[in-house]
Amino acid sequence: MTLEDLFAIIQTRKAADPHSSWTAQLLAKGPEKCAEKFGEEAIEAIIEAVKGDRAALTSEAADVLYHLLVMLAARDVDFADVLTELERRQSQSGLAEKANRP
Ligand SMILES: N=c1c2ncn([C@@H]3O[C@H](COP(=O)(O)OP(=O)(O)OP(=O)(O)O)[C@@H](O)[C@H]3O)c2ncn1[C@@H]1O[C@H](COP(=O)(O)O)[C@@H](O)[C@H]1O
Repeated sequence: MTLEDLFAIIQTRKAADPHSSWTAQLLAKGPEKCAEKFGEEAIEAIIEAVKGDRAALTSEAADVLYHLLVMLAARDVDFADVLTELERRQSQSGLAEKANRP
């Protein structure tokens, strides 16, 4: 499954019954809660990265990606636009991008 597929599933959960879906339950709590959850998962991933536990980091990274997509959906940001932004950046190095920032 691609991240685009997962984002499409998450989008369908906006209209789903919260009793039937974890994603629907989380979205029903609002964008602030979704953002908080993303932050928690990111911190858990940071902890595993610092510890150097690769198996735990793999699992936490999956949680981070899922919760990033839920946060985007909660604020009606299309994941396709995020990918387009990444594509745009492919044409220049990170150092050049940083130098060109306003
Ligand atoms: N990838 C995920 C995914 N990753 C994590 N989670 C859920 O995210 C929740 C948060 O994990 P936590 O460890 O923080 O658990 P918690 O219950 O919030 O606990 P607290 O820390 O808040 O006490 C868990 O209930 C996980 O099951 C996910 N839930 C769903 N998906 C995907 O989303 C799709 C749609 O899911 P549903 O909407 O539930 O059908 C699924 O098919 C999956 O592909």
